[in-house]
Amino acid sequence: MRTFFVRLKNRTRWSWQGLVVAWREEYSFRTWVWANILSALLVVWLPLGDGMRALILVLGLLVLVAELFNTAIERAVDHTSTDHNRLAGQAKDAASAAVAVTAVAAGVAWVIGLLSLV
Ligand SMILES: Nc1ncnc2c1ncn2[C@@H]1O[C@H](COP(=O)(O)OP(=O)(O)OP(=O)(O)O)[C@@H](O)[C@H]1O
Repeated sequence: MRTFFVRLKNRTRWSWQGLVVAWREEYSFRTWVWANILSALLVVWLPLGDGMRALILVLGLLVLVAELFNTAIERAVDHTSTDHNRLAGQAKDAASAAVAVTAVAAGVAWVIGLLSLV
């Protein structure tokens, strides 16, 4: 049981470190955090259903998750080599596309939510 809590404490610390680095060093991560805060405020303020609120909030958080993976992949690629390489570029492009796809999903949820109010 003690091991479980020690590991939990370590994982929490490492995850926090990851969040702090992404916040400090990734402009796009900070932008998405602010976009999420604005989105959450609007979601609470507008008369949307609970299901739609949950969908928009969860998809917004998924954009942050994708952005964290994007950061991880950028760091791993650059750690291996900063030389120009086709596969390195494709890895970064795919990570960037993951962020774009989740952002589109969040945008679609917002459009459907707003249409439901009309
Ligand atoms: N080592 C490389 N080899 C080939 N292409 C690369 C390499 N590094 C970056 N690129 C290309 O440049 C693009 C942007 O690279 P990178 O993600 O490192 O830039 P960035 O400005 O840090 O991006 P972000 O704004 O997401 O932090 C990549 O998606 C890829 O197309």
